[in-house]
Amino acid sequence: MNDALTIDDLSVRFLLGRKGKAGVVRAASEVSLTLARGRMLALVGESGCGKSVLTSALLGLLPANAQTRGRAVLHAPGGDVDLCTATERTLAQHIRGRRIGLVPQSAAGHLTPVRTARAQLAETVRLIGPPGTDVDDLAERAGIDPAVLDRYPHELSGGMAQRVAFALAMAGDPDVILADEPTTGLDRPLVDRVVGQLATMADNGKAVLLITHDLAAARRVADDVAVMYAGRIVESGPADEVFADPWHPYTRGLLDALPDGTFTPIPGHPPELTNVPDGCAFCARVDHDDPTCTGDATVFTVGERMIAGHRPC
Ligand SMILES: Nc1ncnc2c1ncn2[C@@H]1O[C@H](COP(=O)(O)OP(=O)(O)OP(=O)(O)O)[C@@H](O)[C@H]1O
Ligand code: NI
Repeated sequence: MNDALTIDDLSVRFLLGRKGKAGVVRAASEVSLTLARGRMLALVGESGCGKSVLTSALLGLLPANAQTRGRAVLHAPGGDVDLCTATERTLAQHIRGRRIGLVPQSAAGHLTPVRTARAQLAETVRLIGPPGTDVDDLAERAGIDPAVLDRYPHELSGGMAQRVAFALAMAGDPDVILADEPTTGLDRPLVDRVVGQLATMADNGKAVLLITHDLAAARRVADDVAVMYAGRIVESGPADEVFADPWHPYTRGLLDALPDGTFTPIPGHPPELTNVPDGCAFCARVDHDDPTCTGDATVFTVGERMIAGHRPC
């Protein structure tokens, strides 16, 4: 089977105040996604829609006020593991770094300031690397110049720090790579290089999740795309099909906002996740009569494509 991770009806909410008396943040609602080996899935959506919460849920890194429902099953050689119910011990000893690698949002911030890139890579390899992993070889595969390895994090450019973060994520040779906004703060050529590197990982058989609000980057490299709005996946499918013929008005709005679209931003703001409107959260924002809107979160699937809340058109 080629599927590496199956997220099934996953919901995450945060209880505010004691037992949620001060409110409930619906950060992710009934999210279903599949990550397949050899493919890159881009998860796109505006800031605050719940993208990072998903990666935290998959890695067992949610804070104590979080409640999770649903399943996220990692198909590992030793058997399936539900990441939502796995113990911290299992996650720490078998999953994080070894089966699922994380490329963090701010690479430089993730590195220990007082140790060289080489020292940090060597330690990670010693802890989680498969036997025989060679630090120089790992660095080379991540595109790191050997001279750079002996530098301290503050001596690294943003692009180099990002490569070190890639090497760290690959040290345990995980099947699944989660990249959470790995291009934030990088300039265009570097963005291209980073997403290109993730695409290469997918080509080499990894299952890659690229979380980004850079729709243009997602369009260039992703095999599959999922569009998230107010905690829900509103549309997903093969990237070329979705981008060529978006069904959901939110996906169309995101594409129109691009410089090579009509460059018109979507008016208004996404709802606060403590107060997601009943019915279609997107139509509540743009306040128009869309005949395809079902007024709820009904899911339609057609072949490999999925749309929620609106009928396929
Ligand atoms: N510990 C927490 N307690 C309460 N609310 C939280 C907590 N962590 C995150 N949230 C809320 O969950 C929602 C989703 O946050 P998340 O970081 O996943 O968004 P995002 O889509 O990744 O945004 P960005 O693109 O800005 O990273 C936000 O409204 C955020 O305020
Ligand atoms: Ni609608």
